[in-house]
Amino acid sequence: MLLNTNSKKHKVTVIGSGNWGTAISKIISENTAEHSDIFHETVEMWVFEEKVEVPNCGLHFKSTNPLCQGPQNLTDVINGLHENVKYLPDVALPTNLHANPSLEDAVRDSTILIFNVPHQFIIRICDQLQGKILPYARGISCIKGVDVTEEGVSLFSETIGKKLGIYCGSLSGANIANEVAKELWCETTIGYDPPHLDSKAPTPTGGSPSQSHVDLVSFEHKDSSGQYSKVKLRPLPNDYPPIDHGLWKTLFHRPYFHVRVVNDVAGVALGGALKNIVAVAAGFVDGRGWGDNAKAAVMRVGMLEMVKFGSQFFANSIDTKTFTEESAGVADLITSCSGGRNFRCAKLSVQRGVPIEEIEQTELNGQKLQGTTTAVEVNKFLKNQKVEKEYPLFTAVYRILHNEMNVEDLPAFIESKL
Ligand SMILES: NC(=O)C1=CN([C@@H]2O[C@H](COP(=O)(O)OP(=O)(O)OC[C@H]3O[C@@H](n4cnc5c(N)ncnc54)[C@H](O)[C@@H]3O)[C@@H](O)[C@H]2O)C=CC1
Ligand SMILES: O=C(CO)COP(=O)(O)O
Repeated sequence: MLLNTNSKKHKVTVIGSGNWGTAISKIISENTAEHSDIFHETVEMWVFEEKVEVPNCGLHFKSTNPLCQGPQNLTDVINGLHENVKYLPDVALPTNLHANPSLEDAVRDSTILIFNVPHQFIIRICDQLQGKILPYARGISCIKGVDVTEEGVSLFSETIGKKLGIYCGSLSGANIANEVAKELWCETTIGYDPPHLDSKAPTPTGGSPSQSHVDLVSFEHKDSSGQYSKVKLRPLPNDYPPIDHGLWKTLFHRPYFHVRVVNDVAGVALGGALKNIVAVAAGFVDGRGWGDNAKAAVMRVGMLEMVKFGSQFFANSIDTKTFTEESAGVADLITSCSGGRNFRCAKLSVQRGVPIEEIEQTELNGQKLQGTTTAVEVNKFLKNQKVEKEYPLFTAVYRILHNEMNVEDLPAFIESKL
């Protein structure tokens, strides 16, 4: 329990309102209400605005209510009904959660930014956020994916941090959103290892390094290449409660959502991204009718490739024990290969003999798969590095998705390469 002796409270914004974005917003809103000495009670949730019909509107309102008059803005529905009828139906949301269609307005004055959108949208969102956020804000990325560019591979926690000039950690775990939203017990992992003040850096003009109006201050930071480099960050003003492991636990931990906070930001972020490729493979073999033993084989090889990828490309920044010991690793792999969307859609695509994109369109009502795009992005990176053959399972998923290989060929393909 944190006791706040500081005069200012943190304002929290969640950027994203899909299946997981809404479930995380619910958790956070419950906690800001319980810890209103540390946080502003109202949580802003940025919503990518769209029109929706309220199902069974007459059960909630009189039929003359404007929300029952045809398609409505999703934000109006969430704020009026306290339910995200499209992405998290049948779950009551706290009344202190405010859906906001304006990105700029949603992040205004927020010291804490939670990024929770499908990974393909985050770069454009960061571009829109530049210059609009508090320069001393801190972030957590709940996004499961990797950022592959010409320069290489990086984690979205890093990309967000670099693009916005803030420090950003990561959250990931065995967290199927619909189960979490129903308050069924689970665990999660938060990775947060903020840069330390560079003791050799000159004290900036304008006062102590912890005042908000001072210049950027030099911090020492271990980046994903494992190098200690200097980053310039705006320090959090002294009058806010410090943003540390304890604060993240206060913001996220619930009786049904148990949080462990570790320093390994890269391990947490990478585990969440790579297990989605494995979940697609698990769906393929289950769809083929091979059952639980085949799925377990895919998980075993998948975990080996996750550990290898982490050791090979994030050698000095990652603790591969995160994959085997934390919810963000092995537990997420198991749940995702049992009932995640990537697993379910890959399975249906094999059973029905149609492309997985078609299943995504028809079965997910606007929700997005991350494993299919991550398989393509990781494959591009592995080809660039000339190590595709060292990752037979990741490669097989890519090839099956592109009709370059059949599911039948997967066992021999994996065996021959290991
Ligand atoms: N759903 C789950 O069970 C879990 C998801 N995650 C991760 O959380 C992240 C977010 O996933 P979800 O919240 O489930 O999203 P989702 O899969 O429900 O995606 C739909 C969201 O994308 C938004 N969207 C659609 N087009 C957009 C655009 N052009 N620009 C911006 N937003 C747009 C929609 O408005 C909606 O909010 C993903 O990386 C996912 O892997 C992590 C743990 C659990
Ligand atoms: O990440 C998840 C569970 O932890 C959800 O995975 P899916 O996106 O495959 O549903």
